[in-house]
Amino acid sequence: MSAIPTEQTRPPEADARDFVEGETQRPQLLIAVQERILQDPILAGHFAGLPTPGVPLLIGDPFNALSSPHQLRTSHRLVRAVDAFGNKYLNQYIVIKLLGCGRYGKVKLCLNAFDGKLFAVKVVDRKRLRDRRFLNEDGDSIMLQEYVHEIATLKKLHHPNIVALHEVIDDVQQRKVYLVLEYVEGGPVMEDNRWIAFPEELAQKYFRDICCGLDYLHYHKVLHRDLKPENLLQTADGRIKISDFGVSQVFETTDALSSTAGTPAFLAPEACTKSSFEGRPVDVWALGVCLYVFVFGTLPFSGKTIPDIYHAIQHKQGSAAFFSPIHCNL
Ligand SMILES: Nc1ncnc2c1ncn2[C@@H]1O[C@H](COP(=O)(O)OP(=O)(O)OP(=O)(O)O)[C@@H](O)[C@H]1O
Repeated sequence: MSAIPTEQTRPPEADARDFVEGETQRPQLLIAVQERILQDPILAGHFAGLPTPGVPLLIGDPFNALSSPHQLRTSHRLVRAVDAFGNKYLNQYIVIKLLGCGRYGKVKLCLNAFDGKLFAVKVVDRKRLRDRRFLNEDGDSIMLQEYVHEIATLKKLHHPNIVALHEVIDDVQQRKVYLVLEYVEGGPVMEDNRWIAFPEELAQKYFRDICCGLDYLHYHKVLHRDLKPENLLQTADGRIKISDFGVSQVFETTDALSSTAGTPAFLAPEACTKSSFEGRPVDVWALGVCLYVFVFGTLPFSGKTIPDIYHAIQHKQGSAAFFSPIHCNL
């Protein structure tokens, strides 16, 4: 069982420091992991045991699917492994715990054995993608290619208010796509159905962060299409990062859309009725709904059913909170 990349398997652009010659490679990688775990007792609590240099892996060998930690790349090889302590590996990523579940799959907290850094790995189920979004008369493979194209675009986005995508592992055999994302420690700024109004200064600070992130996205011709508090993650130092690009869309010359996506209560009036509408204003409307939720802790337009919500968005003036006095800076 050789874990050392050969000239054929080694990515040409990889940094030579990523590969240590001879049988010392895996122990050196694991030392980084051990150091990281030892520094963080909370993290250590989630491990089945400490990965130890020299302890053999029981199933498979994740380091056979080496990829450089400094590259943005799409790999087509996923190796699952379990070490002697029961720690699970997805390539070089050690699974620590489940962070949450979304419509398209699970998000897991993982530790990169290369550098001891934490990542959120989103496991996207191709079948769910096809069922929910991509099933059309043209056939799913074309649509999935488009999805991969979108991911490739997202990999190029680098902004402090956007969750960074580090790597994509497209596991065709298991019909799963793994998105290795920057880990944002604070999680969603507001949990689903647990909205409490923020002090106005904080709402203002968060709103500014989201505006910066959205402006950057639109400048790079990316529509988010699902802005809502659950998709806004909070860093340890209180900044906001836009996440969840599951229904995002890249546009070329025009941002015209002909189908709705996202969450009904955050939709703009034109998206509720018209068969064609512009994408950027719809994102900006959702941004306004987020600000409303931050300030008042409730939705401006709601209803028991989706048609009720659409009716409220188009015909109502918003809840009474609209008439509450708010600070002029908002
Ligand atoms: N980069 C990240 N850092 C930290 N936690 C994350 C990250 N991405 C997602 N999560 C956590 O995982 C949960 C699920 O995320 P995901 O984006 O899959 O779904 P969602 O936003 O809840 O819903 P959906 O994709 O269905 O709209 C989130 O609520 C969040 O707690």
